[in-house]
Amino acid sequence: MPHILVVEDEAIIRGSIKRLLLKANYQVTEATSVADALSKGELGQYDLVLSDLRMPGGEGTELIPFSTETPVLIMTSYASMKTAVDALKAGAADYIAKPFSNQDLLSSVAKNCKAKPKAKQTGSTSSTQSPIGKLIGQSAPMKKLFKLIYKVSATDATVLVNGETGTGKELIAQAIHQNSSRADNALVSVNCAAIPDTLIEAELFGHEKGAFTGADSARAGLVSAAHQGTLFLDEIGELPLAAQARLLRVLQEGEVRAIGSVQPKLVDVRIVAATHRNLKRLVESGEFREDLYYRLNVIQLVIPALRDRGADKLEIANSLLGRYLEKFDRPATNFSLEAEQAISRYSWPGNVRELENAVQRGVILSDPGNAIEADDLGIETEQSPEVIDEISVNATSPSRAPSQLVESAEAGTDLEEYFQRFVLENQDAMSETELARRLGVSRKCLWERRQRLGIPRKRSSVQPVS
Ligand SMILES: Nc1ncnc2c1ncn2[C@@H]1O[C@H](COP(=O)(O)OP(=O)(O)OP(=O)(O)O)[C@@H](O)[C@H]1O
Repeated sequence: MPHILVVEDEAIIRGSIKRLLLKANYQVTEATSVADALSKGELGQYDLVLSDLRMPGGEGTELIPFSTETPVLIMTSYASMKTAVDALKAGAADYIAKPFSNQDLLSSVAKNCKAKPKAKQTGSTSSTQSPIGKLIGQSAPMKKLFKLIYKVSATDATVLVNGETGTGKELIAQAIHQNSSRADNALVSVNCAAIPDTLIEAELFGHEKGAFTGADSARAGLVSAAHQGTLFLDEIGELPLAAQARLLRVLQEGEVRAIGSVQPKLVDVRIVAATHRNLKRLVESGEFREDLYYRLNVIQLVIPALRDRGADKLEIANSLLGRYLEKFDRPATNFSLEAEQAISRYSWPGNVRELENAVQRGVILSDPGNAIEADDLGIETEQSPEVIDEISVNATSPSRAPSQLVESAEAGTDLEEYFQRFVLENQDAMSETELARRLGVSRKCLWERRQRLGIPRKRSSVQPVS
């Protein structure tokens, strides 16, 4: 049962909060002031500190330095933006303005309450989750990240999410949206690397009828679709320069101009952008607009690589195991000790996405009911992650024609060498879509491999904003 420390000097308010929380199955300890709260032992023992801001003897925010990993939710009667922002700046997880309804308080408490580790249940989906959507993580860097997510969610600030491929950038964007005041409106996600350069401007900003060949009718773009909601621009570093100029206008002026239109339209979107690349370096090499970089980089969230998340690796693996056992209708099982050790030791260059592929492969290759062995996961072997990925994809889709990449790997050709040679020899003559098709991979996969092998797409130099 989650344990909450309620710090409130007004006895009547404190009593009614206590009754409400007890009814909602929380355990409650009361304190009448900051000093009283600190006399009740370490604040880290609670799942949440719910404290009034203004109290005789000291402000509720003074508890924050003592709260270690426990979130502090501040109640304030002074509902000005300034006090709220000050509380958040001081490190509060969130604030709630008085007077609040019972429902407001309960949902705010539930949202901010620290997740308690549950008993380990292998082979089920009920693994410990953070209070943030589907993000699993109890490690110190993830807890720090969750705190930051709560803070930025309460604002409308543009966020730049930086993390290696497969670290969960999209889940972070979802968490920010779900915890924001825009949660009831759309979250529109766009992978800038997956849309051909020739289409991306029209997709994002819309077009007028007749703006280009094939534009038979006018169409609103994805930016407009995210009006009053959040626009998640994944792999922003891949956005062509012309589209960067239009995006800058959305950020600077809050308006969108469709292709072929002279009349801009006002839009209200919160932008969360993500990249696994160093945007600063792209600015230096002329591939990314400096002005756009500074507009996007208001708040930067850096997602730790999976290898730096300690015990989270096993926890996420167990959660994924539950998901895939259910998907493939397999009886409950768990990882063998060797498999657990392999998961903990492996460096996971492809992060959670690679772990997901390995677990999926393990479920498919293991005998139903038997423990999943390290060999089933395909880690700590000589195989490159690419080959493992292709095997798991093909194993789940037996009808899929084997790609040229898999064929060449089977024929003993070095996979990366083959890929690199093919791209270098054909990139001047072929579009990205054609290259990806000929290699038998998606555009996104082509792009990811380009990054890893150090053969990024060529770009032209920076253009002025139109
Ligand atoms: N902390 C986490 N807990 C549980 N699942 C996670 C976590 N992080 C990522 N995942 C899962 O890993 C997969 C990859 O996550 P996601 O697509 O968000 O990563 P990404 O960083 O956006 O990847 P890419 O760089 O390839 O676009 C998804 O299936 C996601 O659900």
